[in-house]
Amino acid sequence: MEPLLSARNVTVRFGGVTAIDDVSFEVMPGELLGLIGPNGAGKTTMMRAIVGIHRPQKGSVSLGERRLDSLSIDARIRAGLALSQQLVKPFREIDVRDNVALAAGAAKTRTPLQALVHVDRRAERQVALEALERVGIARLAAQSPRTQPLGVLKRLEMARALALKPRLLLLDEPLAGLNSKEASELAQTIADVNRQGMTIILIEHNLGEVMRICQRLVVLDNGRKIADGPPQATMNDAAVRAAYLGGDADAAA
Ligand SMILES: Nc1ncnc2c1ncn2[C@@H]1O[C@H](COP(=O)(O)OP(=O)(O)OP(=O)(O)O)[C@@H](O)[C@H]1O
Repeated sequence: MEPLLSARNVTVRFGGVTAIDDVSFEVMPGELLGLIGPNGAGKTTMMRAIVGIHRPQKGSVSLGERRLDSLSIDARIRAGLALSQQLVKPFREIDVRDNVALAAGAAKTRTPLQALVHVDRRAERQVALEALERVGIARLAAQSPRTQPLGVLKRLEMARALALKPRLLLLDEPLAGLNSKEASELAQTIADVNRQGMTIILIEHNLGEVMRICQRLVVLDNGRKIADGPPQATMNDAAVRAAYLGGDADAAA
């Protein structure tokens, strides 16, 4: 099977800081891959390099056969990427369903204004409802986001990404800020969305949930890839334990 996403020798520098240092990894179709590592490891930078927010100084990123390197963010989204970010910022003046319908419209249009004009289209509202069902909040379709707790807003953010009908969904710390019950429920929803066929890269600090739902882990530390493999074996790896304990390999062993 060919990988859906390939990152090859990606290097991203910010002035003197090398945030990503010659990192390569692949994501297979249908996989739920955890991209983990301690604070400052480079996870968000890697995600942004895939989506095109950061332009790597070296290396390349491909989606299927297609090289993404010269494409704009918009073109990468049209090619099949969707990113759900840490900050949840719905439009508070319109209901939950229309927030998702806007995203569905944006997949077909080139500007937010055109997407707004599109929002009353039945097809997009239907796509929105399906996306809300997939993340378990279809019952809240007519509610205002203003009154919803963070757990619901996170699902809304995921529904907006799913409404783009991506080939690859990138989730940046979706469980951050949730209590353990909410985090475990949202992790289960992520696993369900994956089981229905969505390929996902999950950046997450909640290692318990990552271990529970991911099929494979890629671990970054100081911008370098230090491990890539099945969750249990990867977390038992001496280099990974040392990275999480602050570099004291003996203490980690
Ligand atoms: N726009 C930027 N300008 C300068 N340095 C940056 C920028 N973005 C990230 N960095 C640096 O790059 C390194 C990697 O940061 P990044 O946010 O990718 O790590 P992370 O693994 O996502 O961390 P966290 O888990 O804390 O969110 C850090 O040293 C960070 O300070």
